Amino acid sequence: MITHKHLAYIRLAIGFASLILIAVSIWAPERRIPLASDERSAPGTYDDRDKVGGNSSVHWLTDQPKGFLCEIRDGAPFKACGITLTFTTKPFRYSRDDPSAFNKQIEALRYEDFRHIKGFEVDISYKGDSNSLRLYMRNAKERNIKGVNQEPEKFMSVSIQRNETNKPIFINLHEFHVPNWWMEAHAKSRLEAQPEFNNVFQFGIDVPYNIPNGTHILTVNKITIVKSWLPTATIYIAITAMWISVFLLEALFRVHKLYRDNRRYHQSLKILESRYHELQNDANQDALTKVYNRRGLDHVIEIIFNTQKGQNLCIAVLDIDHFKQVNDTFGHGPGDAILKQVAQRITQNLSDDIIVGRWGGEEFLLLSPNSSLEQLTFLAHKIRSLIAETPFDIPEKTINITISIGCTAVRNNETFSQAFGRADQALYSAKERGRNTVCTTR
Ligand SMILES: Nc1nc2c(ncn2[C@@H]2O[C@H](COP(=O)(O)OP(=O)(O)OP(=O)(O)O)[C@@H](O)[C@H]2O)c(=O)[nH]1
Repeated sequence: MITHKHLAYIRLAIGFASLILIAVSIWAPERRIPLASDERSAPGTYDDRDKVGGNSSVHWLTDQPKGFLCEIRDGAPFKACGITLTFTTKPFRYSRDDPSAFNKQIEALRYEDFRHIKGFEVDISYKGDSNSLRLYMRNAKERNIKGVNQEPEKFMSVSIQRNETNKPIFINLHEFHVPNWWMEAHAKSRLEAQPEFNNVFQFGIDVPYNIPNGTHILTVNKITIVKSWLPTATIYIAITAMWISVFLLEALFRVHKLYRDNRRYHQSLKILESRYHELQNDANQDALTKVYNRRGLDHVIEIIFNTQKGQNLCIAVLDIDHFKQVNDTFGHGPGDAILKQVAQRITQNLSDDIIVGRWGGEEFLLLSPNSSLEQLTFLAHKIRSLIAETPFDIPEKTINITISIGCTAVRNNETFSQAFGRADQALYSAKERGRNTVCTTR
């Protein structure tokens, strides 16, 4: 079971973990991966001879396609000379004797996602008259294994100055930009001027187009991709996810606690309610005979007389005969025992809908909301004989007890007092007739 203390520990642990992750994002060493780390990169050259009918030429310096020599000559409006590194899905075997191998061997392009890298460490040696060199990448709009893309590849370049050659320099990814000539050539709106690095399939180096005629010798000593061990975005997403989880856990914990407290509260409420009912029952129950006491009877009478208005409603008053004599002869204790047993014999013989209570002293009241006067009279006879025929137990002996009963039916719109008066009158008649008798009056 999670407690507040556990939550505090979890928060503390996540606080530490967040600090460690932030520290990692700031101070962790960078990862450096060579741009052409395996054979799945095809080196290629280009100049202005084929496409635009110029006279410039390019060729590799050695069998290792790292260094190349450009001869820029008049002939084409844009003099071009450079090399490309195209990412492929299959290993590429460079052959100096068969430069056309390039096109034959590239069956499918490989796309690199450079969005989360920091940039490139570039070390290029250069000899020539150009003040700058150009580095560029091509990014496909969509990955297409056949290498045919509907959308023009986005061209992104950065210029490095002559004094930045012959030594390693770092080029931040954000230094690459989409040049204006590409935007104009493809009639792109300004909304497409943002560089995209999700599907980079080619990296290239060349001399600028407006360069004067001459010889340029370039050697690519090293191009390294620089990236973090863990991308900063990932770290912050992880930290956010951890905190969201702990907040959710805490919310869950609080909801659960509320639910638990609420359940406990309801349980206590139920206990209180049942205790209240018990107390109420105690207040309405006669402590000796366990039937309704006068207070209880008053409540029931009020409810019945307010709802029923005398339809099929009958009442009977039962009174133990010569009870004073019982008390006087055997004492109050045995008297109480008899009162108790009389109440038991009465209740044992009643259906659930008949209400019985102790009206006072040795007198009981029956309220029958669902029977005719004949039915109640029949019942009264039964009770009378049950009491008269079986002696009652008191300490060390048994005695015979009788009761007298007066019955009546409640008339329409009659008050209880009026009906009771008649039943009492009937009881009086029963006593008059010698007791152990049932008298009925309408
Ligand atoms: N033991 C005991 N006696 C009670 C209790 N309540 C009333 N009594 C007694 O019941 C007796 C009632 O006597 P009376 O009203 O004279 O009537 P009775 O002697 O039964 O005579 P009839 O009703 O005319 O037959 C009195 O002696 C009361 O003290 C009680 O709770 N316990």
